[in-house]
Amino acid sequence: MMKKKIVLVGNGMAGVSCIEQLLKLAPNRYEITIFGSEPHPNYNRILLSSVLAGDAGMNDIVMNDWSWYEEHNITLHTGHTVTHIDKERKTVRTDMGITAEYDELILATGSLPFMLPLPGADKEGVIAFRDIKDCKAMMEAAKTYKKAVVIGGGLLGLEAARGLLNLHMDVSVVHINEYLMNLQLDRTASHMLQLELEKQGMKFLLKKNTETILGKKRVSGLRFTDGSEVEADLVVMAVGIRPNVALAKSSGIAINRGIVVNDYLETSVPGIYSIGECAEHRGVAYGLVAPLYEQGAVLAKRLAGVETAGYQGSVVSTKLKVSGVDVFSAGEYADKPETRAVRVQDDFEGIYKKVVIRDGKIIGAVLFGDISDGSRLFAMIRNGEDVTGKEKTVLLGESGTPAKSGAELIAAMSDDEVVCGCNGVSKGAIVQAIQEKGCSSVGEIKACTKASASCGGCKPLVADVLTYVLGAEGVKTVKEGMCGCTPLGRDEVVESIRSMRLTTSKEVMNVLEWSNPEGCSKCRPALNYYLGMVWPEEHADERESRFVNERNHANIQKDGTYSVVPRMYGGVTTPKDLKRIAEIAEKYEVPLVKMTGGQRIDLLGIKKEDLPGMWADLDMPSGYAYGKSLRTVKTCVGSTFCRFGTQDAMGMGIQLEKKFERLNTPAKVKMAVSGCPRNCAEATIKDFGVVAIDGGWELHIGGNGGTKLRGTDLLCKVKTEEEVLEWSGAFLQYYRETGKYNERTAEWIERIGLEQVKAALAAKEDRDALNGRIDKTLDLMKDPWKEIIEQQELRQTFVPMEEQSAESII
Ligand SMILES: Cc1cc2nc3c(=O)[nH]c(=O)nc-3n(C[C@H](O)[C@H](O)[C@H](O)COP(=O)(O)OP(=O)(O)OC[C@H]3O[C@@H](n4cnc5c(N)ncnc54)[C@H](O)[C@@H]3O)c2cc1C
Ligand SMILES: NC(=O)c1ccc[n+]([C@@H]2O[C@H](COP(=O)([O-])OP(=O)(O)OC[C@H]3O[C@@H](n4cnc5c(N)ncnc54)[C@H](O)[C@@H]3O)[C@@H](O)[C@H]2O)c1
Ligand code: SF4
Ligand code: FES
Repeated sequence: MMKKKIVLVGNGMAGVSCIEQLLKLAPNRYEITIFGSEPHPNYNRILLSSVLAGDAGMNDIVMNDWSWYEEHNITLHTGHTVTHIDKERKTVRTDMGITAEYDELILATGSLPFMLPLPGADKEGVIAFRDIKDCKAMMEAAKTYKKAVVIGGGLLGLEAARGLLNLHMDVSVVHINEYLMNLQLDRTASHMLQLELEKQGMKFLLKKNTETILGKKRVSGLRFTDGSEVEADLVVMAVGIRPNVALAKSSGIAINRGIVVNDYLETSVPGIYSIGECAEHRGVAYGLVAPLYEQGAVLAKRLAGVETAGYQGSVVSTKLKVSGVDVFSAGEYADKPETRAVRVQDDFEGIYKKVVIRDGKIIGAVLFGDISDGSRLFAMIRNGEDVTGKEKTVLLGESGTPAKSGAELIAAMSDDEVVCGCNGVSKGAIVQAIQEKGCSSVGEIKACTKASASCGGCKPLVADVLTYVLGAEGVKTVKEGMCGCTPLGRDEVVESIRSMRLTTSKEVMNVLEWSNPEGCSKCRPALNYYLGMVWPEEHADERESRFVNERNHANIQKDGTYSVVPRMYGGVTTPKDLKRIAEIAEKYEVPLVKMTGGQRIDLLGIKKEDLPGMWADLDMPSGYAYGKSLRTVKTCVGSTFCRFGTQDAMGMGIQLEKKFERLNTPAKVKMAVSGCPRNCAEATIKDFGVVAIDGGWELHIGGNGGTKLRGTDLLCKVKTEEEVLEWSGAFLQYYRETGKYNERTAEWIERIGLEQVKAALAAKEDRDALNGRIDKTLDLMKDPWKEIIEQQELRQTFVPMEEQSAESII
């Protein structure tokens, strides 16, 4: 029997997800042709924000690679825009002159970014943020230009602004409304969000209406209707989207704001369907993926001849993808005369929660700071659950304490509650994947159901479902592929490096069949670390794989200058060193000299080309303030001067710092030594803390004083300074050998458990073996500043900032 022909116009998330569903339901029913204007296979548009922010590489975001189309016998035409539909002959034609016949035609042409029709909007440097091309344009601009202005303080504008900050641009967000994300948040949450983003370095110009884009050929600034101006050499417009209806309109298909469709996604013309952002269903054109996937699923059923009740419309929820900020919004968030709300606000913790109730039903929610209730509340909104008489327990739980999360939350969820909003995956579907398909890791569930494959916001919840079904023991410890280039986890890769004696990243990528032969920004630095850890002698450090700070041995600052922190062992200095630092600060006109939290001196605002000269003049070792290595050993004065001190804290700290300086570790390591249990050096929030007690020392591990405060765990008590050195060496090497790249000791201990660390270090012979390996590595380490001063070719890489590429920064 001749197969029927389906043509999909639009190779984006909505269209391709519908085809995926269709292939599952009716694999052999259709001959499929796909046209896409962009020159890429289907990629995850959501993750462009992560690419811009440097959290993902372009290769990480491909959802269906070229081979997927081939495997499913799909004819794919990328770089082709369909310009004409002949409804009588049932054919489409592209701008490149290709014609294809169809029996069923799906229009999934998405949206176009709305570009404000302002005078000057056509100047160079004025762009949108919608596709790979825009993302690359921003990364390219950041190589040369410094001042970015984003117009629009919505989800897209704020994610663009965060990305541009990461590219070291000076970023201002211009917003027409008086508060940010006014379409998703109330004033309180918006205000908290603004404060948090300001802390991250974002600037805001609120209640500003742009009148003109200034500049000659290239943009130089914006003028507002109130007469004020702001300078800009890059302007990103993020003021909303418009359904892309041009093709439908010119083909005589009924349109309103979007392409009008009924509950079966049928347009006004028989045999032509529409899904995604271009479609308008019951008066709504959506701008988030969850509803588009729901539409795709309904249409796939329809085309496969599977019974469906049709698409009923969607309630949507959003989550801002800016690291360090947790914001969630769902349904109707605004207060109205007919609504009442339950609010919880904790200014100390920076938490705000609000649920909006109408006629006894939750119709909306806004969460800031703690969004763990998001999925539960969203499910209640979608299900129209009646909470009459128990309104307060919705946020506060039965006993007046906040509702529980984790496994308890999962137990309380019904099977059809959605866990992954982006992909419309329910708790029931995940449980089924675990029980029937044997999935036992988040990665496997992702491959099986797509849950967590898009924004990744639901990963913790997916992990909770897994633990709820299998128990902690049943969940695989090696869960995720290291990155999108390989399905192999960290442990498998390290094991292969050992057993196959792989000594370069290229070898690893070839032998272990990386999907992207060049690797990505996630795996390249990780591999370089693992190879150096396993083969300290054989592996030559791959400088180009390191992040910009480690390549330049200085911390890049938001204005593109660097900071220089010389080593100051145990926080102890001398008048001679201080004089030298002062002279150099004057010689190089250092804009800011500051004491760091780690008891040393930071020279800030240094031009890249001045770094080698300054290091030579300082003639002090690098303090590694930029590296994944030992940073500082903070000490108190201890028994040398303090009345309470029982041990020589400074001497102990200096010994530790001298021994472990320059060591490469999975993530940065901070240490501290206190001379008595008063613990003035705050050793119990460090990766390795030493606290003097009567007749010896307590050794503490796994502390962190940063964003996620974690007190240390007590490892053991020892008597002598030699034992402190022995245990610290063994501990550091065990962390080096088992930690994931970028994983601080606090996260590492949470992952592998204190008991495992204790067991690994308990036997003297094991500690000796670990110390043997760390000593071998330490013997090979050289001071990087000195190396650069001495080697002319390395010095030449210190070119002025303008000549650096943004690509090399991510
Ligand atoms: C930076 C960014 C971050 C986002 N983050 C989130 C998020 O966190 N959560 C969320 O839910 N949503 C997010 N979104 C929105 C989400 O990406 C979109 O809702 C989704 O991609 C829309 O899918 P679509 O298939 O309808 O349209 P698109 O993805 O736009 O796909 C349409 C495709 O059709 C092509 N096309 C158009 N006309 C033609 C033609 N005539 N011929 C051939 N091809 C054509 C287009 O070039 C495009 O490739 C984000 C969007 C952006 C830009
Ligand atoms: N995390 C996420 O879920 C996410 C991230 C990015 C994009 N998206 C989606 O992509 C689409 C585009 O996002 P968006 O933020 O551009 O759209 P949006 O419509 O959500 O927000 C646009 C914002 O721009 C403001 N604005 C309008 N005109 C303006 C002007 N002249 N000057 C300054 N500000 C002005 C509006 O007040 C609004 O807050 C949306 O559908 C959004 O949902 C979602
Ligand atoms: S920790 Fe003890 S020894 Fe050190 S400064 Fe404080 S009181 Fe003195
Ligand atoms: S909610 Fe975004 S991937 Fe699951």
